[in-house]
Amino acid sequence: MSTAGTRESKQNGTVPPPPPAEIQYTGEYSVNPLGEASLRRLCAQVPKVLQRIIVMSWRIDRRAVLFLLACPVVTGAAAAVLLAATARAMRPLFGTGAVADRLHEALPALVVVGVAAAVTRVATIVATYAERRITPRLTTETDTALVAAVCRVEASAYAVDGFSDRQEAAEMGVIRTHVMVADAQRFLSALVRMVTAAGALSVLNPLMLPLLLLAVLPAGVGAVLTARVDYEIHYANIADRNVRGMMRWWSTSSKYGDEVRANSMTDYLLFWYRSLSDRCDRRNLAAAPRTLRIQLLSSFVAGIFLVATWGGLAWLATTGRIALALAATAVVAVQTTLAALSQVIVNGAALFHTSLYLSDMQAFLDDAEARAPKRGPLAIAAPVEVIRLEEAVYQYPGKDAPAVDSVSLTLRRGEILAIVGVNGSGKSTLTRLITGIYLADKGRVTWNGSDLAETDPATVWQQTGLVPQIFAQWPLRVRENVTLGQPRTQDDGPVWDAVDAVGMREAVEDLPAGLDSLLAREIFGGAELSGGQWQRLACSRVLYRRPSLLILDEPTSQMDPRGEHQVFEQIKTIAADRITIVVTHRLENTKIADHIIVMEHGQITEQGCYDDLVHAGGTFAELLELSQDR
Ligand SMILES: Nc1ncnc2c1ncn2[C@@H]1O[C@H](COP(=O)(O)OP(=O)(O)OP(=O)(O)O)[C@@H](O)[C@H]1O
Repeated sequence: MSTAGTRESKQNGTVPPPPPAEIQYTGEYSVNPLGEASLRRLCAQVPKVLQRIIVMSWRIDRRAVLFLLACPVVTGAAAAVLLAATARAMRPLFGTGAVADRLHEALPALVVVGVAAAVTRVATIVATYAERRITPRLTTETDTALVAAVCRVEASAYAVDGFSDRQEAAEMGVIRTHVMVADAQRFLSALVRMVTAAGALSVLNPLMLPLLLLAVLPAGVGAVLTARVDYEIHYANIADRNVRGMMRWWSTSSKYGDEVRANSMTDYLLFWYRSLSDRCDRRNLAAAPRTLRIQLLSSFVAGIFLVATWGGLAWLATTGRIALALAATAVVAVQTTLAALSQVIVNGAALFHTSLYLSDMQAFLDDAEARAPKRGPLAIAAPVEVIRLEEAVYQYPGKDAPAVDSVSLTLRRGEILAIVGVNGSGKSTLTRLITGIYLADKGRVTWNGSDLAETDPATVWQQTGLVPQIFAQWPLRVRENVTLGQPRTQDDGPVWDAVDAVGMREAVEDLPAGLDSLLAREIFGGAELSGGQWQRLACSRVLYRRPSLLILDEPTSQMDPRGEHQVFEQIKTIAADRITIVVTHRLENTKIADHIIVMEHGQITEQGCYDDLVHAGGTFAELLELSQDR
């Protein structure tokens, strides 16, 4: 695609598109955790991951775990009985006399062989049943833990470089939970079977076991090395996969379908998507010769030892060192041990592989836990009479200058504050400091005298209502879109009041199921609203909350004048009971404010009431004049 795209561009005389930027990590996330680990240390992870899987599963379903642990023991015992009975059956079968007599003599042992085989089968089925009882719930638990961890971190964590990529890496741990219990169960069963069969084999001839171990060990080393290469590639691809995942959603979401089509972005987006996939493929392909070499070499060494094992057995039998019947039993024991050993190796490698992804998941969960709010025990109760900012400073990670720089401000109940200023002057960041979404790096923000740095944020956010600049269009029913985040009542009265307050009654009544209409056209039977209607609904949500602090960041940017007028009338009507903050570029709207602050480079450069600022000849007057100059 990339070469075809370039060729096409040359023919059209257009500039070929640049490829997506390659992301190079620096800092704490740049080190591949595998890079410094030795092979022995990696192999030692298998018992640890087994223990972890058992502990995780134990919390989900204790009975199923007991079944899972008991089944390998039963399988092992059955394997021992099977081998012993096989040895007993071989003696008459390879003896002398009529075939019927020999069969008759071997029959009891053969019946035991059959029963042991049946018991093995039943134990395997029960183990699979137990695994199926655990796996879905374990996946749900880990998946939910991951989502909860991301939702609960301090919002400032989102701005930390690499945080989102670590989340993408952790997702693999969740995906791995689909197979890890099955892998663990197969590993344990194979381990017990292997020990039993190996025991039986060493009784028959002590030389056979070391030979057999040597025959399988190279495969084990090969499997672990291959898993290591796979993980290296997975690690190298994390950033590209993360970007690709995001691009996939943005490119295919119907929300941006118009923009993609009308700006003829499709080809370029596909080129981008394809380029990222190609880059991942190239890394995979570059690793293929390494895995080929590992597997060829390990199979070659394993083959030599296997030939030696069978040759040794043939030599023992032909030179009469062991009886033919014993040799036949040894064949069964070798086969059983070999199969069990191979299973131990394959599933051990899978567990090792799993341990790598689980470590990523655990590392992310630990990181998220460390980034969860730990602010202090103070609580905020309504009403909020006064909010104070004292020389508050906030700087985003990786930025050279603070987004909010030494801002001092006092807000009192009943007041409306308007925040204005050019793009990037720090208005939204200031609202995040006021609501405690971010904590000030320097200075402090207090609510009723309580420092937000020492206050449980949940008690703060119980008192806030925010219409952000970019608000979510929740794929939920109309009712939930209004009441989301609020204790539910069975009464639709307050919901309709909030809908009325933004002039949406007619539009909601026109929907196929009124308040029950699902607002997601992508879902069967779902309805869709216009941009302005969505914004009205976002406003109705905060009006429904009736919070102590109401913040509206460009709340009417998509509304018609009637809607805008209605929303501002509502704000005025309910303002007496709360602190209200309006962030806006439509300076006419600041007339409703008791106090206006003008921000530049994170600082308050002008403040006062509308009439004062209009005549002050400063930035406010200049911006107002520009907005009227058409
Ligand atoms: N999540 C973030 N991570 C890093 N920098 C950010 C982030 N959000 C904002 N900034 C930076 O902080 C500065 C202030 O941004 P902010 O969004 O507060 O401005 P604003 O005044 O609300 O702008 P606008 O009028 O465009 O909404 C800008 O330089 C911006 O690039």
